[in-house]
Amino acid sequence: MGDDSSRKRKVRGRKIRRDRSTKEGRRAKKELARKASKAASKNGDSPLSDPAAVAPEPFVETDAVTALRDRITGWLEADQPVHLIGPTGCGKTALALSAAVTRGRPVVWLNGDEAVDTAALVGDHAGGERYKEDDRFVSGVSKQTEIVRERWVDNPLSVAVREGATLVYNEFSRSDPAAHNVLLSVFEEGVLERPGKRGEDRTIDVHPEFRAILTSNDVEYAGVHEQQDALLDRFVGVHVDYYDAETEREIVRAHVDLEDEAVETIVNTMRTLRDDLDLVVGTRAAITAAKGLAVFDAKRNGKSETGEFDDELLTDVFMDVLVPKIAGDGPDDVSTLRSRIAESV
Ligand SMILES: Nc1ncnc2c1ncn2[C@@H]1O[C@H](COP(=O)(O)OP(=O)(O)OP(=O)(O)O)[C@@H](O)[C@H]1O
Repeated sequence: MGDDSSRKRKVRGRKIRRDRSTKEGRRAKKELARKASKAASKNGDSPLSDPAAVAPEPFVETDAVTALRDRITGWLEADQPVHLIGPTGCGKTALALSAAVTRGRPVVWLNGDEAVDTAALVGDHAGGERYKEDDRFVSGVSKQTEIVRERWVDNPLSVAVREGATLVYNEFSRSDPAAHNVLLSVFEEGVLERPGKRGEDRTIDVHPEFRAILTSNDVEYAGVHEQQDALLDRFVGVHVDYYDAETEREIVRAHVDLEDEAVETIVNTMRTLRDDLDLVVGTRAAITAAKGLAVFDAKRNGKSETGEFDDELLTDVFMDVLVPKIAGDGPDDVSTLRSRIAESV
């Protein structure tokens, strides 16, 4: 991604919100919506979300961002599931959601982890429903029968394929590959098998509008669980790398209320650290550092949004942001990290 590609930019939503309370209010609302949808799926209610409810906010669109999103939506239009692969914190999730929203179909969100098995994807029996039937044979003589009916609850994949939703499966490589066997027939034959389900409706025909976007961290994709080749072959892989400097500045600016010069200092420092350190330093690190600096700098100088930061403050803040990445290493590594950050700053 070159710097040229970001010259024309537009920002979805408001670019910089100076009013912190509005911002916090919106964030709180979004968090509530997330929790609500999580709670809904736990209760066996629909995991379908309205695209507007999952739109990443704020979402910065530079030429670089738009080009990548167009690649994703283009492949989806060509009826290909897309696998986004890239380093931590480079913007895969934001891109995947934005592409899903662009399609305008309902969105189903899934997060990969060790606990995801076939039942978590497809559905399960959720205990029995008991009810009593009361037969009155003749007056004065009655027979009560207790009937237990099995209740099946569809999980996100079943709902998504039936309703023609866009499935966003985040960090899918964290789940056990065996759980993904059911995906093969979805992409190969257009049929989803529900292994635990009894009866004639054991399979679901995949809706023609069903599409899937999967994301993987590039290191984990190779290292955590090796997913089966037969499945990976069904996806096109779109490699996502860190954005160009201008796009990263726009992203940080959209998340934090700071002057342009301050944002530039933070993003430059972050990009230098990315080159200098053997650590994954994603755009998220710059956003976090900027949020911290906005507070600490205001406390130290009695005002925020200045363009220049004290070197020691900048070092302290980046140290706090990056030290969790070496957690577990010895104190020597911690002090080496500190001196390397100080040098880069
Ligand atoms: N186009 C964008 N506009 C606004 N913010 C963005 C954009 N792209 C990324 N971000 C922000 O950058 C941070 C990292 O992005 P995101 O979570 O999408 O990365 P990721 O690659 O999915 O990370 P991980 O691998 O850790 O899940 C988030 O705070 C996100 O809001």
